[in-house]
Amino acid sequence: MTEAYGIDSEVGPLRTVMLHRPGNELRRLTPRNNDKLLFDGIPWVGRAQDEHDAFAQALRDRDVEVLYLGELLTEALNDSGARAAAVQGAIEDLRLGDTLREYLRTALASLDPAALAEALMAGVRNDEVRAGGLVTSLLADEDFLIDPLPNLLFTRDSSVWISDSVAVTSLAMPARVRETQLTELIYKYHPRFAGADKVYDHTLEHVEGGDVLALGPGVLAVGVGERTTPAGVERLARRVFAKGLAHTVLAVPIAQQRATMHLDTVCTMVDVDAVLMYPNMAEEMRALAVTTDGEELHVAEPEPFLVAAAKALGIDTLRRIDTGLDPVTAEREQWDDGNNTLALAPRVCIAYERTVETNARLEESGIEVIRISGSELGSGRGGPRCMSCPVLRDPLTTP
Ligand SMILES: NC(=[NH2+])NCCC[C@H](N)C(=O)O
Repeated sequence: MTEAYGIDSEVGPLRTVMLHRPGNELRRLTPRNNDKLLFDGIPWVGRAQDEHDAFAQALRDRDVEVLYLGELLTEALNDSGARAAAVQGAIEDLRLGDTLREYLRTALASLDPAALAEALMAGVRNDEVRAGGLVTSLLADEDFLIDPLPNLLFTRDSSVWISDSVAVTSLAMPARVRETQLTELIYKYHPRFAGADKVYDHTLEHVEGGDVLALGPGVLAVGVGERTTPAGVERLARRVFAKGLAHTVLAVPIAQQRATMHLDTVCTMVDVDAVLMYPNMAEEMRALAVTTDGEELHVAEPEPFLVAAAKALGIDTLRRIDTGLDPVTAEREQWDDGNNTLALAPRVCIAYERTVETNARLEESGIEVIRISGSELGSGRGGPRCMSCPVLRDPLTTP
């Protein structure tokens, strides 16, 4: 790969990553809206920012270039086409009515790129604008005319690189749908990504990046459950096969629960041939290998995940790092994203410091663990992998 973007594995040396530094969108969370906005608590924003800065620094210390979604968005919004698309996307909500919609169209169009980006990310509250009219009067002051997007923090989900193409995903939860309007703008209008090929877009069947694992060159594992639908994995498989970006897609059914919303909450790779798996689910995980003859999709019978993955990768075994945790400790540490490590290279990963037992077992297995604190960041239920969208990794040399 010669471009400044491209991913062919979960563990190839990480060169460039997109993060989102949490901002004012987190200051919109209240005890009344946090469930709907998919947070399990109300984070202390200043501390969350400190923790996030330390995360970014840990990456830079290992020579990883850190891009910020908010900055890329602001830069993309220098383009007038991007601005028009951004405004239109933000005011489509049927709650607004015509008067308010037209008011917001004019108000947003008059903002400079940075202020527009801020409105798109942090949202707009009814009492922050003097729109007038019936809808304004009937809505409460604290109602949002444009909803805030606190889950932007989890850049993993709203886009994913598959080889040298980018998939803008299609998010399932109403609170997150608008995030992909923003990633779409970045990939369409930011000069850095001019010419990047697109393999998926936000109008298609639901696929979330947290479900997509690049197990190795040509092999994807895609979780199917709360977020990525069966039709989503089928559409993604068709698209990646048509572009020759992969030869096998493993569809991996996962339990439909909040704790296990994405495949990467229960399984991440830490070496070219090793995965860290949530022990309470590891035995039961199955995969259906999907391949193609160029015309039809072929779907194999379900097999144990590790068996199907090794076959697809053409290796003897995919090792599971056995953390040996008792079921209660395992459940607690999985909830705290202990299984959501971000690999910086084979056998080097970033993890939250609080998942003490899992991290210790990883180290005993020869994996270097760079610990970051995530007491506030974790309240959105996402760890280092969820909070990062790798843009460039060095290609893997065969193990
Ligand atoms: N890749 C991940 N596991 N992302 C976690 C996303 C968490 C986010 N609050 C949500 O519910 O959508």
